[in-house]
Amino acid sequence: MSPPRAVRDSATGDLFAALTADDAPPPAAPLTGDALLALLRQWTDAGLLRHIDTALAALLHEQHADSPPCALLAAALLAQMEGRGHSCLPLAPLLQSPLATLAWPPEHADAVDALWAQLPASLPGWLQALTACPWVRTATSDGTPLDDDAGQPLVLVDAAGSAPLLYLRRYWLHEQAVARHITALSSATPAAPVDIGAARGWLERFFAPTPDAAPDWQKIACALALRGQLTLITGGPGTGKTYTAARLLALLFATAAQPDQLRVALAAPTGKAAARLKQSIDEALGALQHSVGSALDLGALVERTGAARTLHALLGARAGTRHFSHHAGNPLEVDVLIVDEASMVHLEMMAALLAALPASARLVLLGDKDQLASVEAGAVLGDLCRGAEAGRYAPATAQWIADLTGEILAPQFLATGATPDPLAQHTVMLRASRRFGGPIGQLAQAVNEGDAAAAGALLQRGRGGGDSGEVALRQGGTPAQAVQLAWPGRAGTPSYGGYAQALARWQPLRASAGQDGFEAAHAAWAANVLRAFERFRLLCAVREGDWGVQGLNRAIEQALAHAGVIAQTGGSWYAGRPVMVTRNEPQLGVFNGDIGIALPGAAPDHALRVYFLQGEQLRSVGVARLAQVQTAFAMTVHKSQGSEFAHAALVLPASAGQLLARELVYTGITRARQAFTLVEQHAGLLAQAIERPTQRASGLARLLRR
Ligand SMILES: Nc1ncnc2c1ncn2[C@@H]1O[C@H](COP(=O)(O)OP(=O)(O)OP(=O)(O)O)[C@@H](O)[C@H]1O
Repeated sequence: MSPPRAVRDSATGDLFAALTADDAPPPAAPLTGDALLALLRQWTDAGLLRHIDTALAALLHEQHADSPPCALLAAALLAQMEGRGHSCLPLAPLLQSPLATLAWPPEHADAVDALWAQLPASLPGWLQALTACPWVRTATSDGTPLDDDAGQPLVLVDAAGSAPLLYLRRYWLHEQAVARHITALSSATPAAPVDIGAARGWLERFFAPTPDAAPDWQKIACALALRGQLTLITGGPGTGKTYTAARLLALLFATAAQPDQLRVALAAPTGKAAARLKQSIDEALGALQHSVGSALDLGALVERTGAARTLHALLGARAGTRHFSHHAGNPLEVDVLIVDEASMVHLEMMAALLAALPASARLVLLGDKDQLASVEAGAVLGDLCRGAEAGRYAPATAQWIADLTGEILAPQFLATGATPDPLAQHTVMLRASRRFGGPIGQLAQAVNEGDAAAAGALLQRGRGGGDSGEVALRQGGTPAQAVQLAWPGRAGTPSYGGYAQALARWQPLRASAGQDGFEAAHAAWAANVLRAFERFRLLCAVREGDWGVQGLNRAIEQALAHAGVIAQTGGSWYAGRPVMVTRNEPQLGVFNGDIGIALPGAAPDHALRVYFLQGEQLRSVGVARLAQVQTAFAMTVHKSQGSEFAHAALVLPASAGQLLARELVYTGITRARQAFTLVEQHAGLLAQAIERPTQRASGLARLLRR
């Protein structure tokens, strides 16, 4: 850290003012809590902190006037970190490189340096200050509290040899709970012994021999699922996670003592992902039925499985509260629970899910560990699957795999240390994508590997087309370029053109209102509009500004209104308005992230209703009942997780700053099935993002791998 400087430049002068009067050297008097809060408020005005971050420090100062300024500062910065998805504030990195830890732009370096010069210079000084605060509880890194629980809002986890982490109490408790449950699950063994010969026989029927020498990781995942209560299956798009999960279910069904009693539940964080999971599992089981014939009645398994639900619905979200009707005292009635898109499951939700799981149930988590983590705090799947590439199977696990699958793992996949990681024994990474061999897959891989040069070259070449998919680049220019991809679109590449055509069929349909068959025709039309809309999506890194969700939604609306596709009435609702629900509304059967389209209803007045397609099922809600929605021609990459589009266009603006990260680009690319277009405000932004992988601060991996 550089020494304090009395700098007042145009970018930072106002931030610096609270610390130094004019250009004089920093005052010799120690920093007071009031001066610190004044500075925090200025940082809030400058957009570095949220109001709620500063409010936490202010509240603590109000309640405990003698709180050391560094502790108050740590509280505000912890809240800021939580707002960015981190579960905790790692104190050592904060002291060493505050700007990087807080993701603040470099122009604030002077202001931060000036403040830091007035705070304890070393970590022990900060720890001492925090430990002395009555509002901080201390605990060891394994979660053992060192002082009484007096409802302290912050928890300092500090232990010799491990980096100290500061938590908001809630997240500390969630992390402890997740670690406890996962540890228990990964050491539990199913009650009934496994008939190895029978299981091996089924696996041979379920999986054709692979032509190459590479291990059949899908088969291995099924074998491991039989051995324990927890199975983590990670892999990129199209690597066969759901294909594997279907076979895993079939194996559990085939080997169960009482298959007709097996209770199976499917769930995902969003309605769309849940519907896709159910559809893929049913299709895979249907295809498998053909190959196993009458030896196994997989139709009965499909029936037992029922519909897939959102996690909120599965757990019984209670409107207006954070509580669920299923919890440790009222567990889910399930023997096997499969959760797809697990990378989107945040810490609090994972804690709730694990608490509600009966002690004897099996849990299978499917997801892509390299995708963006959940919007809310935590990166649970990433933490659980850390190092999944390496395998790290213990000798006993390798033997089990050999016994059930005949696969002899190469030494590179075996554990090296004396104490193998328990979680690794339940984790399988699927590596071969069946869908993404072409340029889209190559681009995703280059991004994931941090190879900006290869990614840039692929996009510049713009190779592809046809079945293998295509990638394209639009560089420079204005947001209008992105709008043009949406409407009128590029020839031969999906856009909102199909949605516009489907929408236009309302007029002839309307003429048949009141006649026989109108309602069925109306439902088919609404479903068509929804399906056509799903062919394209504009994905944004940011919400605000002309290059963000809001500006691009407005611009697309204007372009569509100009072309007569939609008729804006001046109000927010119009026929054809696509919306994303932003709050769970269990009483309406719609959940955060669901996408619907406002369309004239089938009733005689044709009042606008928002239609949703949940699997094959169409449902609708009157527009007046849906208060919490956003227009969805453009959406953030975060919100697009769990969805796929024939054509996805990712918009990278210069203003996104630190938000431009590798996982964001990877997630955007992997939403595309046939075509991917990158719209870069100027050259270099893609490379900048690829070179910035995100690591969410969390103590979970440490807790699990003690
Ligand atoms: N071993 C296999 N043999 C033949 N086809 C397979 C195999 N594994 C997967 N597939 C096919 O590859 C496609 C992708 O598989 P699947 O949908 O299970 O992948 P996924 O990893 O779940 O994808 P997503 O990222 O979309 O969730 C499907 O059509 C599936 O039937």
